[in-house]
Order: sequence, then C-alpha cells, then structure tokens
Amino acid sequence: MGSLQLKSIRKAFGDHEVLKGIDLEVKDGEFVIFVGPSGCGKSTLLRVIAGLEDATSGSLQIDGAEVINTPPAKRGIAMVFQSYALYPHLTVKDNMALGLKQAGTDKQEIETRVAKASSMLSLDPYLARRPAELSGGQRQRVAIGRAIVREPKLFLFDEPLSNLDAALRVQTRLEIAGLHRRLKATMIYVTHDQVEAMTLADKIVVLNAGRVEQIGSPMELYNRPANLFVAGFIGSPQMNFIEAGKLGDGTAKTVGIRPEHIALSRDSGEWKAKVIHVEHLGADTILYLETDVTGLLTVRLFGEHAYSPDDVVFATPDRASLHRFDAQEQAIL
Ligand SMILES: Nc1ncnc2c1ncn2[C@@H]1O[C@H](COP(=O)(O)OP(=O)(O)OP(=O)(O)O)[C@@H](O)[C@H]1O
Repeated sequence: MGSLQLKSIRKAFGDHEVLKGIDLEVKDGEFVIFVGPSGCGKSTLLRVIAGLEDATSGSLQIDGAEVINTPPAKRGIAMVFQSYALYPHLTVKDNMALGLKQAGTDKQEIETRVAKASSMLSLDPYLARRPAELSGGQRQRVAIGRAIVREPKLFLFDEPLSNLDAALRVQTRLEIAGLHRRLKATMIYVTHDQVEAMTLADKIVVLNAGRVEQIGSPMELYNRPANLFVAGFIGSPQMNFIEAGKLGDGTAKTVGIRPEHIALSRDSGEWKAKVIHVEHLGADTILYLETDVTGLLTVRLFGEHAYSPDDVVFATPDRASLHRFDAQEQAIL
C-alpha cells in the first residue's frame, strides 16, 4: 500500500513562502510526476513528503495515517537523488544492504532482498565493485537498488536521470518504467524533462510559484490545458499564442495553436508568412515563420521538408485544434 494525501501544504523559508497550499491525492501504485519552472518548489514539495523538510502547515497522510510529524525513517519512504548519494568506500552490495543492516534486518533476509534487487537491475556483475568503478548509469541503478531493498510504500525520485547522457537517460527511463510495472509501487518523481514526464507519468502535477496549476494525465494536459500557463509549459516546441482579436474572435483574449496543428503550403493558405529559420530534426522539421497576423509562428511538420530562410509560404491552422483562453488566462471549453 502507498496512497498519499496532501492537504493545504505550506512551506516557508523565513518570510519566503515556497509552497502556498498544495492539495494532492496520489493513489496506491500511481506514478506521479512534478514539473514546473526552476524554483517553483518541486524539490521542496518532494522533501516535505520525505520528511527532510518540515512543512509550515498542512496535513500529509500516507495510507490514511497522518505523518506530518513522523520522522523520515518511519514514513516508509525511499528517496533516490540526482547525485546518487552512495558511500564511496562501500561495495555495490554493501551500499544496497546498508540501510537494512542499520534497521537491524535479519542477515538472510538482507541477502535475499539485495539479490532480488540486483537481478532486477542487472547489477549482478558489479556487486563487488565500489561506486568509483561504475558508470553514471550503473551508479544510479545502485541508488535505485538501495531504495528497492527497503520495500518502501513510496518511492521518491528527485531528477534521477539528469546526470546521465542522452542515450543512458532513455535506457534508464525505460528501466524505471519497467520497475514501476513490476513493483506496482507508488512513485513520485521530479523532472525538468518533458519527455520523461510525458512517458513515465500516470499523472502530471504542474507547479508554478508554489501553487498547483493543473493535475492530469499527460494527454489531458496536452490536449486540454486548463490555462495559459499549462498550455505554454507542456509541449515542445511551445504552443503558439495569438491575440484573439486578430483572428476575429470576440470572446477569447488569446488563442493557442500547437506547432503540429498548422499546415504549410507554397501556393495558398490562411496566413502569408516568411520563413525565418528551419531546424531539420530528422523525423520532424521545425519552422519559425513571421506572419503579419500572428507575429512569430512555430510550425512542426512530419518528415523532411526543403524550406529555407526567406521562402514565402502560407500557413493554415487546423481550426478544430485551437485552444481559447479568457482575460483571466483560463481555458474556454
Ligand atoms: N533550504 C532553503 N532555504 C531557503 N530557501 C530555499 C531552501 N530550499 C529551497 N529554497 C528556495 O525555495 C524555492 C523553491 O526551491 P526548489 O528547490 O523547491 O525549486 P525547484 O522547483 O525544485 O527548482 P529546480 O527546478 O531549479 O530544481 C527557491 O526559490 C529556492 O531558492
């Protein structure tokens, strides 16, 4: 079991309030990801859940029991950090076993759990090595292994992949997804990486300046952002925003259109545009255009396209895919 309930969680450092009343429900077995701009309070919220920071006020329940005053070691939580936080003088095996030894777990039980975690994470060949003799990805797997052996109710991950190179990030991301499927454990994960958030999460929590902007599945947030902030934050390249009046829309204040919802033609279309810059990504082509109506406009086309800067083109938005926002920046549904 590992359900979590946060009610009106506030946290201030001195007179700087970093968390301004967070409400959140996490179901047993869910994979929840916190995203938001730098400094919005993601890590602080994770540390409050772990008990590494005391909340200024609010309630935090795990499986229905209040734990806001419970010390970290008694919350049944294991945390995996970006920095691995392994002991350099201990072997991989001893690093994984240490927490259990300190908790007075039976020797045979420690052997069994470490062997199981090691096999799950393909760490068997490295058990006798020290952290300095491992790659970054292997070290992160040891840090995850150390969390698994404790059989926590809740796993917390603070940007666990950010020290890894691109290929290793993908591989470790897949391993974490597989681990979640096998362990069926509740996981809460902080990341800057949109792809990680979109691919791993059952539920994404978008934070901004210490408040929750929206909670939903990745596709809910992508297809039905509740406000301008979420619309602009989720999705890369970013959604285009256009003053609604310029499109003859009298009720909305702002209209949003995702780069992939704009068609391009050399012959005809709604907005005459000049190509400013082209990015060839292989599978996709990203074009930055300038139009009289919209100003700068980003367009994403599937596949390879032979457009060049200064080409004159015509852009046509897919009307059914427009997002509309009112003067309070809330989505008009
Ligand atoms: N121990 C502390 N003392 C004072 N201020 C702190 C402390 N820890 C964090 N803060 C401040 O709280 C705010 C939120 O920090 P936090 O690390 O939670 O943000 P974040 O969303 O995780 O940012 P990032 O994405 O850059 O890691 C920041 O303004 C930060 O400077």
